[in-house]
Amino acid sequence: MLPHTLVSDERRAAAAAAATAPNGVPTPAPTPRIGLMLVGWGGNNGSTLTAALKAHAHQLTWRSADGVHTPNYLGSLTQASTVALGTKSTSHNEKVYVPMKDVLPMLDPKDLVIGGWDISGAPLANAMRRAAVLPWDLQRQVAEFLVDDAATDATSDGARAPLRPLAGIYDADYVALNQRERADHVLPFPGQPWLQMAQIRADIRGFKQKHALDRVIVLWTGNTERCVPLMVGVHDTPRAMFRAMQQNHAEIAPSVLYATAALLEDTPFINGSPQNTLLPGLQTLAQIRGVPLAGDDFKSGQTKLKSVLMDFLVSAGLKPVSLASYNHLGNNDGHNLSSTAQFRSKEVSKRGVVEDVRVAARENFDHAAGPDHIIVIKYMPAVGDSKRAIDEYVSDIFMGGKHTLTTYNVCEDSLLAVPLMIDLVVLMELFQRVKYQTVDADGFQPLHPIASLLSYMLKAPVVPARAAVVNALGPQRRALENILRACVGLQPVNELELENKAYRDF
Ligand SMILES: NC(=O)c1ccc[n+]([C@@H]2O[C@H](COP(=O)([O-])OP(=O)(O)OC[C@H]3O[C@@H](n4cnc5c(N)ncnc54)[C@H](O)[C@@H]3O)[C@@H](O)[C@H]2O)c1
Ligand SMILES: O=P([O-])([O-])O[C@@H]1[C@@H](O)[C@H](O)[C@@H](O)[C@H](O)[C@@H]1O
Repeated sequence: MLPHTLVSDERRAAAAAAATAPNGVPTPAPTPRIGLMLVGWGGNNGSTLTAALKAHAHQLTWRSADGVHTPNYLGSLTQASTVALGTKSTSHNEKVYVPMKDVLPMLDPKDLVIGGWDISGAPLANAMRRAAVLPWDLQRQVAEFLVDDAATDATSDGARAPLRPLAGIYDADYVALNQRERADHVLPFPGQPWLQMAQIRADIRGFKQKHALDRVIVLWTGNTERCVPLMVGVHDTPRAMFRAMQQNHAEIAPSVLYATAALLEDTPFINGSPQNTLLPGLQTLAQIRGVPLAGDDFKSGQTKLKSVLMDFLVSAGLKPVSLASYNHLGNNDGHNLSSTAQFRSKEVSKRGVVEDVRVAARENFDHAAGPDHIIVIKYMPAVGDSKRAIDEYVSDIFMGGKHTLTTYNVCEDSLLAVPLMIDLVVLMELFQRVKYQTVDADGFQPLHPIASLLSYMLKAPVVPARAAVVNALGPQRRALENILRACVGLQPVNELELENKAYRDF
């Protein structure tokens, strides 16, 4: 691996500005205005994200039974976790930690301009109430801020127009039939994907212009679609995809149309759901255009814990022989997943999370088998967004013994997913600005458009063709930390600390 230097655009611009600043003090570059367009904006995740960022922006406080609360970013790597930079020169060698968001210039989430699409026309305040995720005292206060600050068309009483999604692309063949009554706000041209994709492109341009944005990121938090069977001549190249769209081919999913529109508008696309949106043709298009993609499926709760526990068991030399993962939930996502085809998409991404440790322990597992692994998801309206996950891990241990580990994990689905959505957007925006140079190259170049650095937030990371998939949470986080450290000229974390292990006079 050739040594290379990683310099963020910000540092290079700051260095250039410092070199030319008259008094030596560089004038800070203007903060870019970044937009976030959510597909599925009116869903539990989309409405909760929007309301939470409004609560931050307006410094709202609210009461629950346990007292007064203020907004926080708990669960977000960038906003609520730290990075170890090194050790102090004190005799105790105390480590120095800084907030991850302070290692490099990163987007402040509350500055995001949020918009997007939904096949449900509910205004965001109604969608937030429908989601029933946030406490009522906060919902009551934030509702007045869920208005369109840039709208020119005030309502009849002069109030600002409510935030409302743009019409979405609805295809009953891709989501559960139980979503049909929700689809009251859909684009025309049903069955004409090329025209629908063109409209999404126009929506992105319009959103960017309306809010005077420098850049936009599109994030799919829509319902889980059925996966498509990959077809040569349809999904394998950009030209094949475009031809299939122009010929109204049935195996072009709505999510693929949003993703294609985003890439053609030079806008990164992130897939927060498990369906195989990031087709080979789409990945090729991303590389041709140099526009980043990331996916699939937010890793928020049950699977996140599994990606830790499997790494622990296998790296401890134990041999997991069975994993039973069950959960029930009562939100609309669960309702959609109660349909077989949509469940299958989710099952694939939840099952695949053990692949890296299975390969790592190949000599312990039979090549074919690996641990028995079952995934069960049930819809139970009564629990709403508060998913209940029950897991059992059975492993072979020393001298024919068995070890059984059982977890009961109440995952507040949206309150765990939204911080990850924030990280996906903040880091996608940052990595768009990071460039690197190898010793033999004559200039800096961008990172690979398939943004596998965002794997920590995703159950089924999509990675560049020659790269191996990493699912284990620890290595995923270290990769993130190390790229941030490299951008500020620090060596990768390797836990060696030879200086504390080599013999010397203390
Ligand atoms: N912890 C989590 O919440 C979590 C974790 C991993 C993945 N996910 C995935 O994130 C997605 C959203 O989760 P949620 O709980 O917010 O679900 P949700 O059902 O509350 O929201 C999905 C929204 O997408 C809209 N929609 C569906 N198809 C659309 C289309 N083609 N265009 C525009 N809008 C469309 C729906 O009307 C709905 O408002 C789901 O696919 C879910 O599987 C969620
Ligand atoms: O991330 P995680 O908790 O393993 O997975 C979750 C599933 O267990 C849940 O059934 C589904 O509704 C959520 O969208 C999420 O995908």
